Amino acid sequence: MADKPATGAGLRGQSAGSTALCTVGKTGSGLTYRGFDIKELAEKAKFEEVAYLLLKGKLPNQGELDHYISKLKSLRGLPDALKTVLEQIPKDAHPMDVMRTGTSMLGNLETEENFDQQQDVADRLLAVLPSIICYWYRFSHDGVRIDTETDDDSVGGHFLNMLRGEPASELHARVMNVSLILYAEHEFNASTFTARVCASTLSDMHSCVTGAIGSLRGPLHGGANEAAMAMIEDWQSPEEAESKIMGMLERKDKIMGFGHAIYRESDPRNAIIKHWSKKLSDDVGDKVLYPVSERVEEVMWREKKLFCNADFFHASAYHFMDIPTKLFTPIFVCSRLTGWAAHVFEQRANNRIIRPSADYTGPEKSEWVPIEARD
Ligand SMILES: CC(=O)SCCNC(=O)CCNC(=O)[C@H](O)C(C)(C)COP(=O)(O)OP(=O)(O)OC[C@H]1O[C@@H](n2cnc3c(N)ncnc32)[C@H](O)[C@@H]1OP(=O)(O)O
Ligand SMILES: O=C([O-])CC(=O)C(=O)O
Repeated sequence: MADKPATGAGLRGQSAGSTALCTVGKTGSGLTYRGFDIKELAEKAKFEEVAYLLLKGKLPNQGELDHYISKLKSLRGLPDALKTVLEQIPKDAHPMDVMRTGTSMLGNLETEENFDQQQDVADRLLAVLPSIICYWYRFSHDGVRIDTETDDDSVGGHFLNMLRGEPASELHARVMNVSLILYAEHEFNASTFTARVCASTLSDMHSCVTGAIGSLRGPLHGGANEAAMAMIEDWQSPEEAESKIMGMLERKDKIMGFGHAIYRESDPRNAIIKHWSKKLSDDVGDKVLYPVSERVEEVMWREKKLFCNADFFHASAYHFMDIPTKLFTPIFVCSRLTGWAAHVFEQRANNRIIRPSADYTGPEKSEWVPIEARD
């Protein structure tokens, strides 16, 4: 895989614009947000600090961070009309569809009238997306109408509190914080590019984010964390995992949570989330899922030189925190909103409508045949 040349398919290897937000794989495996290494951010930062960095262009000082956290906390409430819509969505709906509908509905209720409002609209979405998914989940699954205005300072703690009805442990809040930082931004990935294309038409923020959610939903992108969990959850031992993976490779199946469009040798987010998955595995006394995951990682590298991307060990980490699998990708949304919105700001600040060309492969000239004469 390391030697695979970039080809034009999927626009691979082609620059589609510039950004000051993020570098991906610039030194082979690195990831930086506005010049800060992901390892340092994951170790030292709060997710809200990273959100501030991405959305406002610099790290906040203590006063600015305190103010920002208070602002986000004050924006967690759901309008009644949005609650009504969420209550109509069936229990078996895909939560990413709920996120998409919730964002779209909010765009009807709190429309971005002009771009001067963009920072406030982004902050509102950052604050309210966890409320949207947890309100729907708890209503449709448990029949309760939760209060989405919890007192948790962190987005991650707030999410877990709404989901479980009690504050998260320190370990779980810490892992959520790290996870949200890891997922926050990733240059011109498919969902961010969707948001930028939409922004380039001078559309509103809710439309950009709604489109981006649709792109993130697919299993080749954000949906891979759920797909990885679905793959590994029934395997009872590393030996079983190895034989199942070998069979899948034989059949040329895609192994979810492996490979990357840009990184060639490793995804720097993997070592970080893997470390936390191990801690959670020890915390719950797991003897199966983590060893299974590690064996899959070993076999994929040995057989195909394919490495885990950010999604693979997120599956076990979220599972150890008892988060339902179908909520994995919505958590990604709650984080990536920061990257999407920051890219929308950037696109708007220096805009030209994104409209590439295509290589035509159809017939040169078609003859019109009246409808009665057609086969
Ligand atoms: C947060 C994120 O969105 S990270 C990505 C999450 N997505 C996944 O985990 C889904 C599984 N992975 C994949 O489908 C791919 O690796 C993608 C979509 C991430 C990248 O796709 P591409 O850029 O086309 O991959 P790339 O060009 O490196 O593929 C090289 C070869 O490895 C194969 N390959 C790549 N990933 C995988 C995989 N996960 N399982 C099996 N084979 C794979 C490709 O089929 C290709 O084979 P070929 O040369 O015979 O056609
Ligand atoms: O960059 C990509 O293509 C996918 C990815 O890892 C991300 O969006 O986090």
